Amino acid sequence: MPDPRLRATAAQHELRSVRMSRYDVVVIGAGPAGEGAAMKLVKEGRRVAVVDQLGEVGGNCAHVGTIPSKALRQTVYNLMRFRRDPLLSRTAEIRSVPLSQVLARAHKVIELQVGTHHRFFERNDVDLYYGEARFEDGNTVSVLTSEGVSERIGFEHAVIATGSRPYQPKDIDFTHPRVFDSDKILQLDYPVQKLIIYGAGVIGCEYASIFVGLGYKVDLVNTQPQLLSYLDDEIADALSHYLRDLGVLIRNQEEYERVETFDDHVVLHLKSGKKIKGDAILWCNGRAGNTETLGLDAVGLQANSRGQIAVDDQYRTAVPHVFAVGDVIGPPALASAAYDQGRCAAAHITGSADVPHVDDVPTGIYTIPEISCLGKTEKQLTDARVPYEVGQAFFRHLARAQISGDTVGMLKILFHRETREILGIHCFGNNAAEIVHIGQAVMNLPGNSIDYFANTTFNYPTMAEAYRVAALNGLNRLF
Ligand SMILES: Cc1cc2nc3c(=O)[nH]c(=O)nc-3n(C[C@H](O)[C@H](O)[C@H](O)COP(=O)(O)OP(=O)(O)OC[C@H]3O[C@@H](n4cnc5c(N)ncnc54)[C@H](O)[C@@H]3O)c2cc1C
Ligand SMILES: NC(=O)c1ccc[n+]([C@@H]2O[C@H](COP(=O)([O-])OP(=O)(O)OC[C@H]3O[C@@H](n4cnc5c(N)ncnc54)[C@H](O)[C@@H]3O)[C@@H](O)[C@H]2O)c1
Repeated sequence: MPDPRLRATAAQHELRSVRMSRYDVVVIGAGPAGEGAAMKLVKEGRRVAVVDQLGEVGGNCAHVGTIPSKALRQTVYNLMRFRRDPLLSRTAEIRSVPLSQVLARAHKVIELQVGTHHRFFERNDVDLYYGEARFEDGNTVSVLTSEGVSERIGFEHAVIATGSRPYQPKDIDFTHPRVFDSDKILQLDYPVQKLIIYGAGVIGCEYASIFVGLGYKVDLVNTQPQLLSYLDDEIADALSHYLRDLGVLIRNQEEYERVETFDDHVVLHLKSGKKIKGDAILWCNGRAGNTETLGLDAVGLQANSRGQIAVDDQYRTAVPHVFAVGDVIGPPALASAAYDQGRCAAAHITGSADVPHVDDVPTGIYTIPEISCLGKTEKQLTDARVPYEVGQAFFRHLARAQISGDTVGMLKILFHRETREILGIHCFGNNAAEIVHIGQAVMNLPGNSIDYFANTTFNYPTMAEAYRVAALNGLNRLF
């Protein structure tokens, strides 16, 4: 694969002969952020070009990030349920399913998702260009394919939605067949007994659940003193407990010194002096924005040391007609937020300004068990001296959870003991990422109050009943 920078330099010589097309807006990146921006722009009558170097739409989200990891997780979850069911496990003994088979299902989902999103662009007359986009000047982008520059696009506004990629420390050989990052892991094609996962952020924890569920031994190396410390303490503790229960060995507050690679194994050397041997290592410690090859200087912009671009509350960069959205601007770095950021930027480009800035994004972590949270944690409320009360519902007491067998989990509602306003919702257990949205809807109502859940009749049996149980539990604590 030629160095894209060399490709760009060679190609720029041919620019005079290349066709120039003009658009109101060029969107660079066809992931959720770029799609959100492009769809809002065309709906408001703008002529839009979208450029992506992957050769298809969907972004890293559909091809290597959210979608494959969630499809894999679902298969593993189904497998774990199947193993747990005494009726089924008597008729069939499934010890483990080869990763290639598990991945086949993920690839099918990717195909379906890409097809769906492609039709969105097609039906809305968005022009798609496949190749690497690079700014030539403040109003022109060139699209580079492996054959050289194929198009030049003139624009009034640009939206940078180029996403992110795994951060790779320079001293680790990611070309080695036993060293993976979260993009490359989808190509794992040999049997693994023991996997070392370095980095216990969301990606590390999710993949730890997936691989332990597939029957691998997993060592999860965390650089922090506890898992996902921004979560409510009770939820973070529950995650550690259940990951350990599944068989994950969590090693907190450790940092790598070096990774030694061999033909058939790897050894991770830690600064604490420990050595961990595994069949392979999955590195998931942080991400970097995709900006190096964009030619940002040509448009008057600069990225920070993590490749991220600074924006204001309209997603406008330091250059007023250029916007940036999605992972390339840094946290929260979620597909959910990226799409809405794209729509918000587009609304400021067209002047409709009818999409709010993206705040209060819920956390949805697809570990096993799943976690989802919104609003304040107990620690934040205590530190701010807010007089709050807690209402809890344990899944093991709910009829629906007993029927489905998903009895691990809880819902916790934090509410103001005087105003009864709901301040935080914290859930773990099956479907937590769905369950949290019931609370989110009520929190966003003008009359946000825990009384809604005590005084509203819910279907029975449902997991939503957890809200009623938690509300009554919390209200009973008031005096
Ligand atoms: C393993 C994993 C699991 C995840 N799970 C979740 C989850 O469950 N929920 C969630 O909300 N988020 C999740 N995320 C995060 C989510 O995938 C990202 O937040 C989301 O993809 C960001 O969207 P984006 O549009 O900003 O960028 P991307 O999806 O990264 O898309 C950017 C696109 O820009 C293109 N591009 C880059 N540079 C150029 C260039 N110079 N020219 C042309 N094209 C270019 C890329 O090819 C890519 O297609 C996960 C991420 C990972 C890695
Ligand atoms: N279910 C979900 O919502 C979901 C699932 C997977 C990933 N994601 C998103 O993907 C992102 C990446 O997750 P992660 O687990 O890899 O890491 P992370 O963002 O939790 O970071 C892990 C560690 O790496 C450091 N780091 C991050 N970027 C760095 C860089 N460029 N250089 C040096 N250090 C860096 C961080 O400071 C942190 O200490 C998260 O922001 C998350 O929002 C979300």
